[in-house]
Amino acid sequence: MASSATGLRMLKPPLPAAPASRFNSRSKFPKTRFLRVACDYSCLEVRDVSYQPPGTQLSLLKSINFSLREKSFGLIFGQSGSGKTTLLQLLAGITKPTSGSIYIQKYDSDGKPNQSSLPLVPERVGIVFQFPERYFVADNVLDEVTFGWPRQKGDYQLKEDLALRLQRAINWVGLSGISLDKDPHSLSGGYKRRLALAIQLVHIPDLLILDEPLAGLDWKARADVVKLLKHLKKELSVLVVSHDLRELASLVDRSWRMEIGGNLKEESLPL
Ligand SMILES: Nc1ncnc2c1ncn2[C@@H]1O[C@H](COP(=O)(O)OP(=O)(O)OP(=O)(O)O)[C@@H](O)[C@H]1O
Repeated sequence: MASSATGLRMLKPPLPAAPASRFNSRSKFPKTRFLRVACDYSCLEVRDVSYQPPGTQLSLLKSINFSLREKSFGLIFGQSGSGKTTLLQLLAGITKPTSGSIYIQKYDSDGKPNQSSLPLVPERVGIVFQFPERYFVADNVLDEVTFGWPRQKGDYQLKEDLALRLQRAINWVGLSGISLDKDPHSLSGGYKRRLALAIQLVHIPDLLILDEPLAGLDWKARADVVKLLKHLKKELSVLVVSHDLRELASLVDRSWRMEIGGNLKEESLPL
């Protein structure tokens, strides 16, 4: 689904809410970088997050609490309809929690918070929904990755920065052997997922979120994506919702079960 008026694009039909943006206000990203201060590690912290869709009495998520350390891999599993995707949409800023907070906290090596927490802003989150290739809009790889980027003349510094980020993202996901002129729809299943990841990685997110990253892929492409995620978790915090527990188990640092009714509990994988 695309909105040509805004240049924004949905990766999945969302819950009724503000539109998600692939680019968000990312044309501004040089101004929205966080100040990097010496610290030992940072964590995504989700505190007492609850969600009721506006105008309803439905309580989809109930006081969710969890944290995920940087450069680690978290997996949320649970029955269909329990609220996993709803939670991911809150983390990505597509919908707003009814209450609670989502932020990044930096810590010293002794585990003490070393500065005040920063809200997790949508510009710092990359999200790849289920079957992202269904929402490709361009007829070549370059336009697909740069969809929504500023097109006006001038600002060469920004363009150079974007070009460098593009190159890095393409290399990161192992797409450098693919021509940027190629039609994204003609790529194999695994390469389409790589492309969907590259689109998000251009912005070097603090948190990379994936909803069912292995769904609909053949065994070879699944193994490929698992390998790529293993590589990415060395650089980023990765949070995944999946039913494919066995294939992802070797990557998992922390896991949680979402129970019907929207309660999240830390639990090891039921393998
Ligand atoms: N805006 C809304 N209004 C009412 N109900 C909603 C709304 N959004 C989601 N729901 C309901 O909330 C529940 C949780 O949906 P969600 O998509 O988050 O589940 P899920 O755990 O991701 O499921 P699956 O594993 O099948 O993807 C579902 O029963 C869904 O129908």
